[in-house]
Amino acid sequence: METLTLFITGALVAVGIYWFLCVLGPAERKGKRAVDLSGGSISAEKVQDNYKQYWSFFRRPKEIETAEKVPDFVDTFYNLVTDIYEWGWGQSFHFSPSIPGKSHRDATRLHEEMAVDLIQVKPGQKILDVGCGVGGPMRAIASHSRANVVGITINEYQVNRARLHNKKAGLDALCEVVCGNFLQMPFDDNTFDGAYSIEATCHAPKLEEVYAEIYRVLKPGSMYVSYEWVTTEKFKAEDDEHVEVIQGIERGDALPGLRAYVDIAETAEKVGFEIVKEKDLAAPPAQPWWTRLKMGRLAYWRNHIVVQILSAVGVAPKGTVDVHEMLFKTADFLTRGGETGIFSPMHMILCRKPESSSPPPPPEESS
Ligand SMILES: C=C(CC[C@@H](C)[C@H]1CC[C@H]2C3=CC[C@H]4[C@H](C)[C@@H](O)CC[C@]4(C)[C@H]3CC[C@]12C)C(C)C
Ligand SMILES: C[S@@+](CC[C@H](N)C(=O)[O-])C[C@H]1O[C@@H](n2cnc3c(N)ncnc32)[C@H](O)[C@@H]1O
Repeated sequence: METLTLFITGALVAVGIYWFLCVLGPAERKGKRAVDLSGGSISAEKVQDNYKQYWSFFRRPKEIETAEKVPDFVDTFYNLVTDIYEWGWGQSFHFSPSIPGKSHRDATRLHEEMAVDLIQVKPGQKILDVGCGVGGPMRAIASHSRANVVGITINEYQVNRARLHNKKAGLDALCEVVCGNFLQMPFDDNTFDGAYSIEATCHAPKLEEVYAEIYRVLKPGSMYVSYEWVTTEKFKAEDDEHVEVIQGIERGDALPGLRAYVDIAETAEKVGFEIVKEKDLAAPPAQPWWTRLKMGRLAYWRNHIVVQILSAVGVAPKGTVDVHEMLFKTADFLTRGGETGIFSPMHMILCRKPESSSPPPPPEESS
C-alpha cells in the first residue's frame, strides 16, 4: 500500500512539473516551451557574458558614442530575448491597442492587417517587411493581402525561426526571409511595390539612414507605412520621472535613444517621401495597448520561477535569469510610459515615394 501511495505521489509530482514547465506559459498554442529557452545563436556558456556586455553598452542610450556598434548589440539583444518573447508573448513582437470583446491574438492581427491595407498593395506584388522578427506580422499580412513578403532582420536566429514558422504555416511560397542590416539592405534600387516596418526602425541610431534605404529600394509611386516608438507631446525632459521611464524603456529594449514624435515626418520628408497620413494609433479613442502587459504580471512571476529552476538545473543558459529580470523591469517602464501618455509604440506614418523622384540628398553627418 505504501509503495502504491509513493508511486502515485511521484507520478502526480512528475505530471505537475511537466505541466508547470511545458504546458503552462506558451503565449500561443503549440508555441515555444520553457524547456526550449536558449540564447539564440549565442552558445549557452556565453549568454551571461553577452548579457553583461549588452547591459553595459546601453547604460546611457542617448549618449552612445559608437553608433556603428549599435546593430551588433541589437543583434545580441535579440539572441538573448527572442525565445523569451516567443514563449511569453507570441510570434508578433509588437503592441496593439486592446479591442473590447476581441482576444490579444485578434487585436494583434488586425493591427498588422491595417498596415498592409494602408499601403494598398495587390495580390502578387512584392513588399518589404523592415525588421521582421520571427515573422508574425509577415504571415498575417501575406495571408490577408496575398502579396509576396520579403522580411529582413539583423538576427540570424530569427531568420531560422521565421523560416520554420513560414513553412509550418504553409506560407513559405509567399514569405521570404533575409538576414541583413536595414541600414544597408542587399536589394537593388526600385525593387518593392510597398514596404512596412512595425516597431523596428526605433533600433536605428539615425532614423534618416533607414528611411533613406527604404526610399531607395521602393519603386516610384509606392507606399511605406511605419509604426514608430516615440515620446509624445506629454513628455517633459525636465521631469525626472519622465526621464527615468524613457531611459528604462530605452535600456531594456536596445534603443539608441527614443525620438520625439515631431521628428518622424520631418525625417521622412528629408529623405524624399511625401507624407500621406500621420496618426498616433495609441491616442484615444484607441483602448490602452499596455493592459496586456499589466495583466501578465502574475504570469511573469510564474515565468521567473520557471526560468530560475531551469537555469539552476542547467536546462536554460545561466544568464537567462538576468535577461528575464531585465524584461520584467522593462515591462513596468513600458506600462508607466503608456499610463502617463509620455510614450507611444505606434506613432503611424504613411508615406509615398513620388512618381518622378529625384535622388534624395546624401544623409547629413548628424541627425
Ligand atoms: C518592439 C519591441 C518589443 C515590444 C514587446 C514585444 C516586448 C517589450 C517587453 C517584452 C516583455 C516584457 C516582459 C516579459 C515577461 C517578464 C516574460 O515572462 C514573458 C515575456 C515578456 C512579456 C516580454 C514579451 C515581449 C515584450 C512585451 C522593442 C524591443 C523595440
Ligand atoms: C521589436 S522587433 C519587431 C519585429 C516585427 N516587426 C514584429 O512586429 O514582430 C524589431 C526587429 O527589428 C530588427 N532589427 C533591429 N535593428 C535592425 C537592423 N539594423 N537591421 C535589420 N533588422 C533590424 C530586429 O532584428 C527585430 O527583428
